[in-house]
Amino acid sequence: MATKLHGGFFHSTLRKLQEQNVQIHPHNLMYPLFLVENDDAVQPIPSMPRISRLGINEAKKHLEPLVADGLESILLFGVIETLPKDSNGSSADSKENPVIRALPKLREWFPNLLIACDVCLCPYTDHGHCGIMNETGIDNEASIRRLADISISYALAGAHIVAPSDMMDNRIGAIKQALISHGLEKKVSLLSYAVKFASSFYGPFRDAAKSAPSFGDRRCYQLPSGSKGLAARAAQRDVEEGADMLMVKPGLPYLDIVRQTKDMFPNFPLFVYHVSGEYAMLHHAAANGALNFEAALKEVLTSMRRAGADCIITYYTPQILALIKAKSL
Ligand SMILES: NCc1[nH]cc(CCC(=O)O)c1CC(=O)O
Ligand SMILES: [Zn+2]
Ligand SMILES: [Zn+2]
Repeated sequence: MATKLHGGFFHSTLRKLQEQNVQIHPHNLMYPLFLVENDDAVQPIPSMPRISRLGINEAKKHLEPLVADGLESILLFGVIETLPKDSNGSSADSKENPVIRALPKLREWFPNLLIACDVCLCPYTDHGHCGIMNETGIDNEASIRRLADISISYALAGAHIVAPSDMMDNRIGAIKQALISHGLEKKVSLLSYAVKFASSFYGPFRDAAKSAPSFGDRRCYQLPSGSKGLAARAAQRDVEEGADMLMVKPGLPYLDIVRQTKDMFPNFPLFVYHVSGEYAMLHHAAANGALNFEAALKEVLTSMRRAGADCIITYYTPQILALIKAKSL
């Protein structure tokens, strides 16, 4: 008799009871936005169909209906076109940086919205790498000092969450210490891209953020895709250095790592980044009739929750909020 399972899930309510912690509520979603300098810009991103870089005025218009539909959190990326790129990534925290300028406005317009900022140097350095370089390569110490300064600037401008995606060693400790010494440790949460793999699925993003490295690649600081052990050590290290929340990135190809990280740190909120390449893959497969968009999207989200993710960072957030509103998720 113990092998007869169907008695447990023949009714939709019984089925829901079998799905522990896989439901999607608005607080399980974080929506990435690309902000540019020109306040009225709408710049479609060819490699990410239906996603545009936005100026702050357009971002407001874009977010209003989403917030009305229940959007609870966003992740901001700055993209610069006329501001200078240099070896120090000076534009990351200059007064004209689109994220720095947007933060006070977003806080005022959307007082309940949780606002995270990606912290990295690659959109702002002339070489497009995620750290400061010296003659021999990445200067780790100079990089983490700079990343801590940038984090403080975003925090002071109004970010609730700073999320360093650079992958330099010990940046979590440096940023946490900086937050504490500025008295910000109770006002700003530190979300570590703790387990970020070197991935071909970031291709469309580098286009969107104009952050592709001008030489070499990111394999000396992002994790090798087969490295389960390094993934565990990276998460452990970031927890010890003071991360408040953890992330695994990309999503679908790394769900085993999501599960591993959740099992290691069940008491830390875990984020998974459904990255640009995953976004594009689903879009193109559905657009070409290979699969049903809505069904496939739901299955992706369920798989991420089942693997242990508490929050999914996804460019599909508007479509998902619409599904929730229509009670079809
Ligand atoms: N540090 C930059 C950064 N921050 C987030 C992403 C990827 C996001 C996506 O692909 O959607 C990347 C790309 C990279 O590391 O090259
Ligand atoms: Zn970077
Ligand atoms: Zn980044």
